[in-house]
Amino acid sequence: MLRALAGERLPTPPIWMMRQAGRYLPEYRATRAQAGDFLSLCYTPELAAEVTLQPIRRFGFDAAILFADILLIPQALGTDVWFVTGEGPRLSTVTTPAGVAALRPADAVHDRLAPVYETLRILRRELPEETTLIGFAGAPWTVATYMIAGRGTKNQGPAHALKAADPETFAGLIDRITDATIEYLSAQIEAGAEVVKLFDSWAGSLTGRDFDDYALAPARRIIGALKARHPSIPVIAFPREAGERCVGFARATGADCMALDNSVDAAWAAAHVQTDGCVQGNLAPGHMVTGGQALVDETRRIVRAFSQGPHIFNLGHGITPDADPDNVALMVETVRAGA
Ligand SMILES: Cc1c2[nH]c(c1CCC(=O)O)Cc1[nH]c(c(CCC(=O)O)c1C)Cc1[nH]c(c(CCC(=O)O)c1C)Cc1[nH]c(c(C)c1CCC(=O)O)C2
Repeated sequence: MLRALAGERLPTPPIWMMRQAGRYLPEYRATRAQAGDFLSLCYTPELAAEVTLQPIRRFGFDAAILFADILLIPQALGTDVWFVTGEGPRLSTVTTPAGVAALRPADAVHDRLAPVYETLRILRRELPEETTLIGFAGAPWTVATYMIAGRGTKNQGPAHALKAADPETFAGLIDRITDATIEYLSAQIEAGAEVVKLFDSWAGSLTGRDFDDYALAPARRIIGALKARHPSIPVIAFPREAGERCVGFARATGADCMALDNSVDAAWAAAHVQTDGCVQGNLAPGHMVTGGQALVDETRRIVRAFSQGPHIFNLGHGITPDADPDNVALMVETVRAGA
């Protein structure tokens, strides 16, 4: 994994999977039941480490991703966050200058996030030597969409509305999240993360100048600050559904790897994105539900499309709770058998 991130073309791509610890695994559901609820699982280091390790034991992935959530940062900044079963996250909203001013300062996030750092320290002790440990955070735009709306939204309407109506407050919120994210990821690296990934799940709804100002610029500021403090730690950027804006994104932000969603054609991305360095992706997560020959064919097609440069095999987005673990095993076997 680290060799691919450094730009090396490998005979077999390393493989891991977004949301690899999750509800499709019976052992995850058992540990989550023991924790009580999702946030307690995130904040209990022994249990968070346990669910991080489960998919490594079962599938032998080349990387483990810290078990946590992108919404721990809003909570550390002082907003209320809770999860409604079957519906998703809920947050107290931040939409006014006073709301932004009331957020806790960036260097105050560590007290609430200390259990996350402890999870990483446990994982560094318990993971096999060859398994790479990935830390992560949400990108400022994606995190802001939840803080402004107080929940997940289909087209991020409330965040776009605040950006239009009160650009100063909106930009202030983005800045505060950016500052906190730098401190958070830096502390994750100090606790043992060997790679960090920035999830911008809603980047695709930013267009034109907005994409430059709120997807690209914050990523560049975060990556620049991390590289200044931890020059050897690679960064994966995931501006999901950014389409053509993926071209040049790694160069412009300093990212070492572009994670590609499954709306991007692999042959196109090999020609236009992989030319800048490592790429990760981009199998449609639905194949983990449907399996069969289509899964095998599509896996091989992606491996072949990216075989001329550095590539990390992954899904284009997180695996869903209705996925079949046997299909995950088939994907891993297919990648490792060679295309
Ligand atoms: C937007 C977003 C969130 N969280 C995350 C994103 C960005 C990536 C993406 O687009 O999927 C990122 C995330 N969430 C989780 C991880 C852990 C690491 C991993 O395995 O990838 C990571 C990297 C665990 C989780 N985060 C969540 C679960 C399910 C919680 C449960 O056990 O009920 C997991 C395993 C909950 C969550 N967390 C979030 C939502 C909207 C939800 C509810 C939707 C759902 O239930 O799937 C916010």
